[in-house]
Amino acid sequence: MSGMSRHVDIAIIGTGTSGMGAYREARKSTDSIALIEGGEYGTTCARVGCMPSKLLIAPAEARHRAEYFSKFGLKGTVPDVDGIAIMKRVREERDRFVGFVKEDINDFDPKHKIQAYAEFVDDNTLTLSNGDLITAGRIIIATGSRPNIPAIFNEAEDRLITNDDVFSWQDLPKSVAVFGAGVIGLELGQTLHRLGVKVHLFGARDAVGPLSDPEVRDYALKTFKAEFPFHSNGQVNKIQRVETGVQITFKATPDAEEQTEVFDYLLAATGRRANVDNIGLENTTLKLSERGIPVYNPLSMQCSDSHIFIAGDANADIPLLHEASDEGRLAGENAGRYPNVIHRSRKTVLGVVFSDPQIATVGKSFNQLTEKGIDFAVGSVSFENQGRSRVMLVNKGFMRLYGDTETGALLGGEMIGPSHEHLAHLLAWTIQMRMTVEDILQMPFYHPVIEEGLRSALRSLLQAMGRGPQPPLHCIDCGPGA
Ligand SMILES: Cc1cc2nc3c(=O)[nH]c(=O)nc-3n(C[C@H](O)[C@H](O)[C@H](O)COP(=O)(O)OP(=O)(O)OC[C@H]3O[C@@H](n4cnc5c(N)ncnc54)[C@H](O)[C@@H]3O)c2cc1C
Ligand SMILES: NC(=O)c1ccc[n+]([C@@H]2O[C@H](COP(=O)([O-])OP(=O)(O)OC[C@H]3O[C@@H](n4cnc5c(N)ncnc54)[C@H](O)[C@@H]3O)[C@@H](O)[C@H]2O)c1
Repeated sequence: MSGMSRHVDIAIIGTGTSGMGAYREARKSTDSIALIEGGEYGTTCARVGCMPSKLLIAPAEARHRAEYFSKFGLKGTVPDVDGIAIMKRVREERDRFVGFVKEDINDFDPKHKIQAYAEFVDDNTLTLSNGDLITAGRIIIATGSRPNIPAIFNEAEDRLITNDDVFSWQDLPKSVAVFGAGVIGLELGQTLHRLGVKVHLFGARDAVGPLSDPEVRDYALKTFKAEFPFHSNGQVNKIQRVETGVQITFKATPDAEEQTEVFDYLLAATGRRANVDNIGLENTTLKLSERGIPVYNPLSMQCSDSHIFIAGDANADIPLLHEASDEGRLAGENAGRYPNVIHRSRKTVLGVVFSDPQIATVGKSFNQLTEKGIDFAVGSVSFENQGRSRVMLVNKGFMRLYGDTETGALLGGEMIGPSHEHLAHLLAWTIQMRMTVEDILQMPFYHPVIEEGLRSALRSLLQAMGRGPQPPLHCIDCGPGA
């Protein structure tokens, strides 16, 4: 197939969140751009990621709260689940979000947009699936990621699904075996369970979400296992497509009896793989890491000292929406400036899992600090007796914060608990401002609020760093139950 050949200043492969950010920045330096998209417009986040998953979680949480009504002394029954209505809202709202993205793309200059898959022929040349050839002075790889599917899952045949399938359902299924207790598996597994779907969550090596702190992980394992069948360290012996669905033969723990269960679907949530193995990188002179990702500088997004940049999930570094957006803009800016590439500081790392209780990680993780041999102190708090959390009957949680013994600075934290999407933001902001734990404790804390739990963890950290008094056990001047 021979097609047209065209030269541009900047070619961007992928029109997801990072590609769109890159485009907006690149546009400031040139009108000679090719913005290439092989799949559907609309972004992973809006189509099959962040937004539809949160849309499915919302009714599950609302219904779950109703299960607590009787504990408050409220009479009434837990509402029935109307799977068709729930999925209709998920699809409609998702389409609304996707519509906003498409409106943005509609406003992009038509002469810049190309719908085709791109592959490198050499460092400056891309071949397109429509037969055309693009040569470019600078190239941005913003190709995102796709679900990683272990070969054994193919035994589930047509009953193997991923997040790409879930949000197009017309109705909720009766049962789902969720594989992978990472972020996606936890969010979707717990949600489906709460919507009345029979769920078994199959994990590996007792991993749970992004947690690396063994104490927080143990708390999370205990909490989720108390709610639904979660085989965090089981052994799956066979996966088989049977007439009624997919049959899983497994041991719930290595010493348990083998058992079989049949599910409507097997949902693979076993990590994501960067879309860089299928874009002809072998035809370039780019240096690749052991994982096959081009070696790049996260402060500039530049691959080695080349004219090629990589942003978003494609670099497999911090595969989150706000990072994809920041990285895309930086890649676009630097592609425009090349060869005068500049560095920009990155934000404090912040991750939230929208499970219930929510899991959050901020700053340096327990593993990072331990592996680097950094001398750090740990403060902690349980939310089980935290005043406001108990009032609201959301008193499940455990937070561990890490501080620099030498400087007194807050370094990071791992946590599970109520309203932790908000507490994690406060922590990330203070870390980014390089505040010491003592400084943070000078900030106002209202009463009675869940933030008072955070204050207890900070006080415990201050003491662990040898920088403060023993935290008051029952801080009556903080208000009852603080
Ligand atoms: C179920 C789920 C839930 C999530 N929830 C959250 C959340 O709550 N919060 C959060 O921060 N993050 C969340 N994420 C992660 C977030 O969605 C991603 O980090 C983000 O969307 C990545 O953006 P991107 O631009 O790198 O990739 P994408 O948006 O996937 O864009 C990449 C684009 O490149 C195109 N492409 C690929 N290869 C080629 C090629 N060879 N030629 C041309 N085009 C190509 C693709 O078709 C795609 O459109 C979630 C992800 C999933 C899957
Ligand atoms: N709330 C959010 O911000 C959010 C939500 C969803 C996804 N995401 C992003 O998407 C990325 C991908 O999510 P994910 O959950 O697919 O990946 P993940 O890396 O978070 O988790 C994958 C899990 O699968 C397990 N696993 C691997 N092979 C397995 C097997 N054969 N059987 C059982 N378990 C197995 C791993 O041990 C790991 O715990 C996340 O890292 C995150 O960046 C973010």
